[in-house]
Amino acid sequence: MKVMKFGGTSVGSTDAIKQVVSIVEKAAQTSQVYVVVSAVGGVTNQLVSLSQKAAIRDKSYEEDIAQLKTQHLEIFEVLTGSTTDEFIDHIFTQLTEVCKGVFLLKELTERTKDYILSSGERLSSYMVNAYMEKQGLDVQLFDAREYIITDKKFGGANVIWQPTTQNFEALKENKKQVNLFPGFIASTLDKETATLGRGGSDYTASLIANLLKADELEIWTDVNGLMTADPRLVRQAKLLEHVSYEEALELSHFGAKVLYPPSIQPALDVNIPIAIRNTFDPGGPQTYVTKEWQDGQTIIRGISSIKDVALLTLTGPSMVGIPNFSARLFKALSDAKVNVILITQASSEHSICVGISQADVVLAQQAVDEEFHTEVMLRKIDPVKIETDLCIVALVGSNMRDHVGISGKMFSTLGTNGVSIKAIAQGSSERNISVVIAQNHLKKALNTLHESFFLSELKKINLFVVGVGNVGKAFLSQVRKQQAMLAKEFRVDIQVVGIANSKQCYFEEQGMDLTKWTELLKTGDACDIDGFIERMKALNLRNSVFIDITASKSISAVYQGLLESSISVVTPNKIAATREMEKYLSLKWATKKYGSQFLFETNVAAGLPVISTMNDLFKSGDKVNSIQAVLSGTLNYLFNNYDGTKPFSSIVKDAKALGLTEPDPRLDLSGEDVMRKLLILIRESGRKFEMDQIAQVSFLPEACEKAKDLDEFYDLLDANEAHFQQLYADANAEDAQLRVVASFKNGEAKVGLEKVQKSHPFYFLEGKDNIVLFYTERYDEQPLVVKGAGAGAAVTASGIFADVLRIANS
Ligand SMILES: NC(=O)C1=CN([C@@H]2O[C@H](COP(=O)(O)OP(=O)(O)OC[C@H]3O[C@@H](n4cnc5c(N)ncnc54)[C@H](O)[C@@H]3O)[C@@H](O)[C@H]2O)C=CC1
Ligand SMILES: N[C@@H](CC=O)C(=O)O
Repeated sequence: MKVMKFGGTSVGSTDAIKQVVSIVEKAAQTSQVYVVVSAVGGVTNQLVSLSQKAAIRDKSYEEDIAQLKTQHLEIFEVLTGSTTDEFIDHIFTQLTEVCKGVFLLKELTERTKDYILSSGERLSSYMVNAYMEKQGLDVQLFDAREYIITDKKFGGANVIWQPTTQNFEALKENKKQVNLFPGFIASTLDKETATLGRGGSDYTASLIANLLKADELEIWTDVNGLMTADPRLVRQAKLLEHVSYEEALELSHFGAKVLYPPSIQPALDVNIPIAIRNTFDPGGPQTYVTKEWQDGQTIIRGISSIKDVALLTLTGPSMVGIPNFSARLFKALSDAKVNVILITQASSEHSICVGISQADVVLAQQAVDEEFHTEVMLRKIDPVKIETDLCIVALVGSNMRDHVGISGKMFSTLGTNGVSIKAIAQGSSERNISVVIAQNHLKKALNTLHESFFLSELKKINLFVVGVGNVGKAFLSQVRKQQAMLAKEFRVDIQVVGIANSKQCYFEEQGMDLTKWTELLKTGDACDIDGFIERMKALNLRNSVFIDITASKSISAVYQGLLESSISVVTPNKIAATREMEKYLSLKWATKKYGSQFLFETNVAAGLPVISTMNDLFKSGDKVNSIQAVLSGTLNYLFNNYDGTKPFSSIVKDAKALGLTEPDPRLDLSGEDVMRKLLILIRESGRKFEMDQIAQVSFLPEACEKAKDLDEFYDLLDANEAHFQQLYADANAEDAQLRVVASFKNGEAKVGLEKVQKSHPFYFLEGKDNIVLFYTERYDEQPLVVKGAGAGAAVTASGIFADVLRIANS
């Protein structure tokens, strides 16, 4: 025999009721079944509301009753074809009379309320029975009030087992194939209607399963079972196929509305397995709950959450060592009917902190203020402190207690996403580690923890890209091409959530279709960098990475704030890393303090691994003694291609068209871009250095350096063509190549044009090549050499991409 309980959504419409009946019919073919139904979805809440209205003499309760009656008659008509029904009329007449009494007396007792609420289950079970009869099922409807006997704790009455057991004994002889009970309702010894409180229908079903020794209890609802996290907040949440009762208890306590575990205790007491099943997907997967169960492998079974929490903290030196202090606090809260969800107290006993529902804040504050009024007056303790807009997130799993490092992983996962923890609690059972955090971080926290603890899932990286010019376009194209492969092979889901040019921005929380980003951006909103950051922060997505692919100073100014908000920054823009040393250090400090990353590999030689190589040398204990490098793709291209046959200016224009130059090529030609790169290398080698410590001799005629704009600059290059021809001729005469060389040795840095002979490694540099020679303590005779294309959209974009993947893999 099995017991099947159908919740409010399962009987919430005629289609749903038909589905229920077909499920029951099928089950009844192979075994006798006991069916328990809740009230039609939403009806219990409506009954609560209309009874409260009656109690405050709000006459609109009458309309609510009329509307409820219409709702039930409409369902009944579709199920049976009949537009009227005596029993339904009778229930609504009783309901109207009782509510009228409440209205007149302006009083709603728990007892009366229970009677009013019982209408919901009485109506639903009656209608389901009528339809079952019409379908020809061998069914009998029972009034649960004649079988389940309780004490007089109306609103949440306790079953009195002896008479209840006796009543059910008689049912053991019952041979009907389908036996239907309204859930939730019972009666007292003197036949007053009572209800079983929260999870009441589950309790009815569980009780029947216990008393009639059922083989199985099925709880039918509108989802397939318990999930690893709230699926409304975590898209990757998975169904849990089997959980222990303890785990179900922990998971359900924190927000999962699928099951109220105390209500299934009677079935578990006699080891009856419980299946949570979906009425609308009867053949689909389900969750089994059994008393003792462990898969022996999974450490974390689920991540549960509870919203709208407040923290109440009492602090004061006088609390130390006073034994009855906590007792008084909890008694005051209990007397005020405030439920305590979480408790933490440090061993110093200097403060105690409890989590309560935000709805109880006023009551709680009043109760605690009253209780500790004298101590606060005498300044023995501080006035109670209340923090609101919080939530609780808890890792749940029976195997946790045998594993070290779970809480460490939890805290660091949250920390690197900028989620600060306000309170922590872990029970001695170690089945649950709970943290209290700000509610606006809930979604991010759940998702990032889910990714971290359910390793087979994808890790999502959310990109926010500002600057979609030459390099930006190439970057978006590379991401688009690699997205599917990275997800499949490396379990990294890279999504571009926001993009901006200097006028507009476009956002899509789940990530945009990168085949259409240009059109999408055109449909975006007008926004500046502040607007972009505001929207990015409001989304508050986990693993957010800000990517600056502009050359803008104002964009680089936002990095500090982002890093301090635990948002990582990736950029080819060199401005931030070359500002005053103090500012550069401040960015580095922010990454350490807030767990973010600031990656700018492309600052020095586009996609070449120059900075990462330096970092590896530095971290592994090597010391860079000197650097010699050719660091400008543009200048290399110019001197590789200029032979006096075409004007120098036209080669500069070619370099710009090829995407090698800075947005303003004067930065390349003046040597400033190379100085910036050398400065970054020196700083990354662990030294404090400023731009003005680099000696630089420009190869440009002075007039060109003074050009007001780019057009004038090109004109001046043409006017000084003879100068460039002379430079070329001098080098050619010596069979040498012209290179702008950056060097650092003995604490001195310089940048300047040199004639490089064939014997030098800088002579044979093709096209836009860069080369860097590191002389270190370990590479003292032969330098460590990094060489290759050092400019261009594709290679720069791939360097940015590599930085993003470094973050994804960290
Ligand atoms: N081209 C190359 O080989 C390399 C370039 N870089 C760096 O990459 C960055 C981008 O270079 P390119 O793409 O070549 O330049 P670009 O001029 O083609 O693109 C920059 C884009 O940023 C946009 N922009 C400027 N201010 C903005 C703002 N406030 N908000 C939004 N967008 C803004 C511009 O409208 C432009 O579309 C520069 O910092 C450059 O130094 C670094 C290494 C190599
Ligand atoms: N303009 C630079 C490329 C970016 O750093 C160069 O030519 O090397």
